[in-house]
Amino acid sequence: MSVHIGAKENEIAERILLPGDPLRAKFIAENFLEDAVCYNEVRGMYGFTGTYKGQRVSVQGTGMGVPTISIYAHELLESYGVKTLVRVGTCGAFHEDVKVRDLVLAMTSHTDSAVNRIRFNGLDFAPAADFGLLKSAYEAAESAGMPVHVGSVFTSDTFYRDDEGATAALLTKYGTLAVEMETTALYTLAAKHKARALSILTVSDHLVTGEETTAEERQTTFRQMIEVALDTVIQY
Ligand SMILES: O=P(O)(O)O[C@H]1O[C@H](CO)[C@@H](O)[C@H]1O
Ligand SMILES: O=c1cc[nH]c(=O)[nH]1
Repeated sequence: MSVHIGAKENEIAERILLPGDPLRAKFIAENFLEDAVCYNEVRGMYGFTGTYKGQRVSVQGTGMGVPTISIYAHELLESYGVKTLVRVGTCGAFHEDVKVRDLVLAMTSHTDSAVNRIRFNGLDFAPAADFGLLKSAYEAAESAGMPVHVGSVFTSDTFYRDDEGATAALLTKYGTLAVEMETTALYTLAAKHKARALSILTVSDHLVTGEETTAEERQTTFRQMIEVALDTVIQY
């Protein structure tokens, strides 16, 4: 057991999917994994281990934001020896080429979180995706016929901003694709532990055009993203 995860040693697979929403973890376990067993209910942050195409895979909710994903990623890496971590999340699109329901693969992430400045004594660390995972996910998305974009995202500590789109406009000018709230922490902690990480995100809304998805559309795209993530993770 670790502080926030109630699993015993060996109950968590070396490969894991990480949705922000714990109920999404339950949905993935019930709909995509075989013989899934729940290993964590601490704080309602569900975690399950099962198999996908014969390979052992876990899925763990992380909560929203850098502090909460940092806790779960740290404990998974440090206490359970997890080696391959794939975030399956949602994001808000910035870039005009990115549409709602498209897939975004985060090659790197900018952030307004101070965690890495604190960690690196003021230096600006550049968190990066694992190239193998990124390549495999891109190929899986293309072969599934999904619109997919690869580039930088913005990991923000703030969901509700007061700047009337100024940050989004500036980051878009510099090619940023979308905003979400966890990738910087995931990539940094994976680097620290010599593990692989990737964030695969579906676009839930467009922050410039105001376009949104219906619940039904979100569900379909979400299913496709999970298949891409699982087909990617079992290769490692
Ligand atoms: O859908 P998830 O994985 O939670 O990701 C996005 O959604 C949450 C905000 O609604 C943040 O966690 C953001 O990163
Ligand atoms: O606008 C959005 C949508 C999803 N996730 C975010 O962090 N922001």
